Amino acid sequence: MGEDREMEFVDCYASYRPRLIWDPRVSDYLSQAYGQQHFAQISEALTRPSVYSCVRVNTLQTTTKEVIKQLTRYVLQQQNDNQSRMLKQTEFQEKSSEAGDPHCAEKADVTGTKLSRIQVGGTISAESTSEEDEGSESCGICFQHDVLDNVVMVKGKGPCSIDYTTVRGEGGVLKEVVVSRKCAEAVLRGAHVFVPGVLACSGCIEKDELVAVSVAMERSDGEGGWFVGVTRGTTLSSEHAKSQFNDEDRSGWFIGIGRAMMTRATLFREAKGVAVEMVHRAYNLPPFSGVLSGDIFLQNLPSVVATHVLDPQPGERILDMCAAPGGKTTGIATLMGDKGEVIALDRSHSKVLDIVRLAQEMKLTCIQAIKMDALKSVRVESTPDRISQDKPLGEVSNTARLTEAVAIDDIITNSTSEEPNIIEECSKKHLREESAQILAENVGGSKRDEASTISSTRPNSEATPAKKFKDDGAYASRKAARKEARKLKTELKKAAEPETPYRNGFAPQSFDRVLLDAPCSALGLRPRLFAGQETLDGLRQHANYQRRLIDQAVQLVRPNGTLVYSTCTLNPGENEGVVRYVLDTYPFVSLSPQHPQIGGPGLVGGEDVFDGATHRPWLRKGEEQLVQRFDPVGPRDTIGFFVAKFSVAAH
Ligand SMILES: C[S@@+](CC[C@H](N)C(=O)[O-])C[C@H]1O[C@@H](n2cnc3c(N)ncnc32)[C@H](O)[C@@H]1O
Repeated sequence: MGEDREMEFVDCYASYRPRLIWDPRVSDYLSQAYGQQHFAQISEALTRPSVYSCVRVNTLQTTTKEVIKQLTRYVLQQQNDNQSRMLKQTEFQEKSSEAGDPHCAEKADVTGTKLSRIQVGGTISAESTSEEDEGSESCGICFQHDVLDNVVMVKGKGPCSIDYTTVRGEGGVLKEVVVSRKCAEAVLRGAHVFVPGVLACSGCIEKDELVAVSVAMERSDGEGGWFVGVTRGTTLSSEHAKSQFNDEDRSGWFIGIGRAMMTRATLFREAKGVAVEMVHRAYNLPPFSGVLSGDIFLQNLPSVVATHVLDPQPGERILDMCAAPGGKTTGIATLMGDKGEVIALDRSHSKVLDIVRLAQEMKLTCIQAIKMDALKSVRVESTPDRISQDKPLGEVSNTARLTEAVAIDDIITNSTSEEPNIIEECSKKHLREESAQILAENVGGSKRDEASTISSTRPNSEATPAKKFKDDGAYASRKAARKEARKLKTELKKAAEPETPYRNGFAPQSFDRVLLDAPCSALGLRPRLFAGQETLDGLRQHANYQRRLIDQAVQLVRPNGTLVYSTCTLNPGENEGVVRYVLDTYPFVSLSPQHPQIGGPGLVGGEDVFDGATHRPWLRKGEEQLVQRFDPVGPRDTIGFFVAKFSVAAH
């Protein structure tokens, strides 16, 4: 019986073989645009991460050579750490087997002999995993990009075929953890599994035990919608799980093996933390979070190319219309030597704060991040550029203090039940004082009144509703503390926001260069495990939105200035379709050659929309070489991306 199960299990779960699901009409449309075979290759490539991580160097703080040196050391360290994890695991299995678990004995044997036999790129690698060998393999793992000298490429491994027989439990049944799609996509990029990403797991999982990690994928509800069906906390042997999963559906959706960092019970009780530390991954890429902070920025290669294509010069005035989280903004500022003015817009307040944080981390001072709807970025009335001259935007002290206050609030919001004191202390002492101070010191007269309102909500104040606090002034409940914290956070955000400059937008023709890295359907992003949610209607809506954004962008470029338009989608309607729209609508705008030219040509032709009633054209013959398209199937192994560069003549 056990033998049979094992065979079945090895057949079903031997490798990562995901199938990307599309809305059928979108699939037809893209098949027509790219050709059936090419689209099938694109679909396959999208499910994998690139094996290259691309790191942009902050050349104002360090050098490419130094980054290569540091990253090589880091990658080696990562490999050693992985090896230690494997050893630790082997020891754990051995201990379990000594304790008399026959299945663990089998596992220990398998683990001990097979962990180094991971298939790499389809061939069995050498058994040797000695430090020396790992070291020599690492030489050349980090290297300078062949065209862009401010870019370091770090080569990972994949696809790796993983031997899941090491994670069998009693009776040959797989010990496993099922994670959400978003979590799986992060794991494929090098992350561990964090608690919120876990949806289901086997009935009995102990700390330190090896588990297979798979993804709970969307499935059709038969009425044009999609559902996952697995709720957090599901036990895999339960009736609910059996009705949601069947082995055939899940074949190919296993993304690696990890070590459980907590028992099953703890895993579903906790709100945060690492749930499973990945030991083997279908794609082995080093994580970069927190590595060489401020000196490097992990960025997709085409995004770096887009900032180079913009060709920003020191002293110029540049607008980045849809800027958060600020990858391209900071790239632009760095290319300008931090000299000039880079105005970065985003419509989301919290995302604007992300830009500010990134600029501070990279020590860039020429960036002004502003919360603004780019659809309203052209000034309509003859109002002055700045509303408030005495309160310049991005006043560091103000922003830094807001960041601090928001961080305190985040501690409160994210703290676990074991940390009630943190909640109370933070809420009572810091957050309240911080809020009152920010309000009182940093904002104008009308907001001072708000400051006193907040101060007057102190626990001991007479105005305080009795039930919110205990007699000693502490919050009566966790819920009350959180509610208060959220309220304060909103008020703090509003109050610490500087007087909005450019409230009425920017004067027409007031920028040397404009970058519109437009919000899009993001169909080029990798790894992508599901694409069913994107409909033809949705794609058209994105294109319409981009047309409205680019209408604004064209008006903001000075005569003989430059406009760069980019997206991370494969949808020609959002790429070539928008370029056609610009060329046909604005006779003074023309396509410019790009440098560097790393991607391939654009698509000539068009699409029939609204069931053939309207034809939306793309590029005309001769124009295709003036844009660049990054193809996930191409030799550069990048995300799908599109860049067009326009020159705006006097008009
Ligand atoms: C593709 S992302 C930009 C990525 C960014 N350029 C980078 O490289 O880091 C698009 C951004 O546009 C923002 N956005 C969407 N609509 C907007 C609008 N009307 N005005 C300003 N920002 C907008 C979104 O909040 C999102 O952060």
